[in-house]
Amino acid sequence: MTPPAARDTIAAIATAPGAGGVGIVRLSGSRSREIAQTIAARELQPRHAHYVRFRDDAGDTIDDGIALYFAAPASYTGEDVVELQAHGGPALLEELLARACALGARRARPGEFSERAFLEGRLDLAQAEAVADLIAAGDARAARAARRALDGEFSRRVEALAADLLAIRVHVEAAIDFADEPLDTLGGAALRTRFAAASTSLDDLLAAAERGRRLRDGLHAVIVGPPNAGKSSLLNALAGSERAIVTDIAGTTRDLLHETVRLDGVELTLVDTAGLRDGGDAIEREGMRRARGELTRADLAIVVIDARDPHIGLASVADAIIDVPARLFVYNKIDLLESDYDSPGPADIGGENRVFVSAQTGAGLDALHARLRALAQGDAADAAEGAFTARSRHVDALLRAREELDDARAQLDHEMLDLAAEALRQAHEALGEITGRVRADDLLGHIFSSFCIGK
Ligand SMILES: Nc1nc2c(c(=O)[nH]1)N(C=O)[C@@H](CNc1ccc(C(=O)N[C@@H](CCC(=O)O)C(=O)O)cc1)CN2
Ligand SMILES: Nc1nc2c(ncn2[C@@H]2O[C@H](COP(=O)(O)OP(=O)(O)OP(=O)(O)O)[C@@H](O)[C@H]2O)c(=O)[nH]1
Ligand SMILES: [Mg+2]
Repeated sequence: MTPPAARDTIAAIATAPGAGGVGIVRLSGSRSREIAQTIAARELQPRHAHYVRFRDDAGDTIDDGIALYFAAPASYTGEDVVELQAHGGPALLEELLARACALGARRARPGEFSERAFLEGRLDLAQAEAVADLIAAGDARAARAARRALDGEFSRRVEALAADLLAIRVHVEAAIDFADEPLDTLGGAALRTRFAAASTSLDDLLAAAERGRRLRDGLHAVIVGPPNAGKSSLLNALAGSERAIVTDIAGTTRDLLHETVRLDGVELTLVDTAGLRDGGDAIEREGMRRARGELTRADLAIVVIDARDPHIGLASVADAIIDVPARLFVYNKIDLLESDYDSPGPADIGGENRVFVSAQTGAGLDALHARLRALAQGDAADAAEGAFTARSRHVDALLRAREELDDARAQLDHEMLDLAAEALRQAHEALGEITGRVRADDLLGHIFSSFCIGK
């Protein structure tokens, strides 16, 4: 960790680019106060809103505004921070920033204020990421969930689990010193109970983080089906614009086409894909390969089939969607049906999870909207349960912890304590990557303080 004194003073326009009512130039670092006092031509008291004139090097007024000084460590970054709150004009804010830099500040890199808050221990890594997620949140639900992550709800659960794993590691490391005795005489039963509890917590946390990842990124829905079923037509109908090329030639779509749509303030990503079938030319086969790859990341498969003969080409689709968590079957082209489409009889694919539409006439699209909204809001219930946002990075770390923990359990069953200890260490480290806080010396401290090794 870089000691605060070795860090330079950074400055940036903290408000959004473009014109606004008010714009803020923010400084952080040991020279912030001195630089701001030169610009404001007066002394600044901590946590006082001073009404001042911001002056250039000749003493001419750049703007009038509010100067706000936060003395370290009581600031967002934990360093000395000053805000120069001016009118929100891009040209004058740039001039104010240039003036701060002429007096010794440096332009901040993206995220550098939050990085300093992390380095100063005011936020952990997951919380710092939550700041970015809060700012980027596309709807109120995602914003609330990011806010909870920023308040440490995710981090606290990770750290509680890390503490459980630490206790288990301490126990196993201690037992290694008595390796000639069977584990059962060394508290093996208690160890297994602890293990089972930690394993359950990890599963719960993994499920919560996966929901959190979906909350952050929105529902990822992939449109699949046989060629010519009307997948691209459906994407266009849902997006409300002619995004994808539609023709009556089977095999029109080859590339993946992503489109973000909002349904009543809930964001979801739709992906159009190449129709799945056997054969096709090299380009079409590459398109199908991409479609299958995209399905591995899908939360929902929207399976588009021709309502006139829903079974056509379904075999190639069925195996591609096997691992997708949810499916919705869209019977398309109902405008071409002669009989009542609500009673498809033997062609009963999808059961409850089916809707009947015409991408061309728009019939049934309201019902499809409602189904998609309900699926996206399946997660909305989480909001009430205190859901938090998470990222793929966190889910990956938890999955690694899951693997290592399973491995450790298997090694323990074989009384291979060294291997179990190593797997536990890896699991513990994977968790530590999430918050960026867990350190090797924590473990040493715990071992020495709770056991009398060498006695
Ligand atoms: N004008 C302004 N508004 C802002 C920010 C900012 O930097 N400036 N923030 C930037 O992201 C967010 C608020 N984050 C902040 C976090 C901590 C402190 C702070 O001074 N903390 C001290 C004092 C706490 C207290 O008085 O209770 C501390 O924690 O010790 C300030 C802003 C949103 N609004
Ligand atoms: N009558 C009718 N025609 C439709 C409907 N939806 C799509 N079509 C037609 O069906 C043909 C294929 O539509 P696309 O949207 O390109 O189908 P696709 O599934 O994307 O096809 P590929 O990209 O080749 O896999 C086009 O001629 C569309 O105009 C519908 O609801 N009713
Ligand atoms: Mg298409």
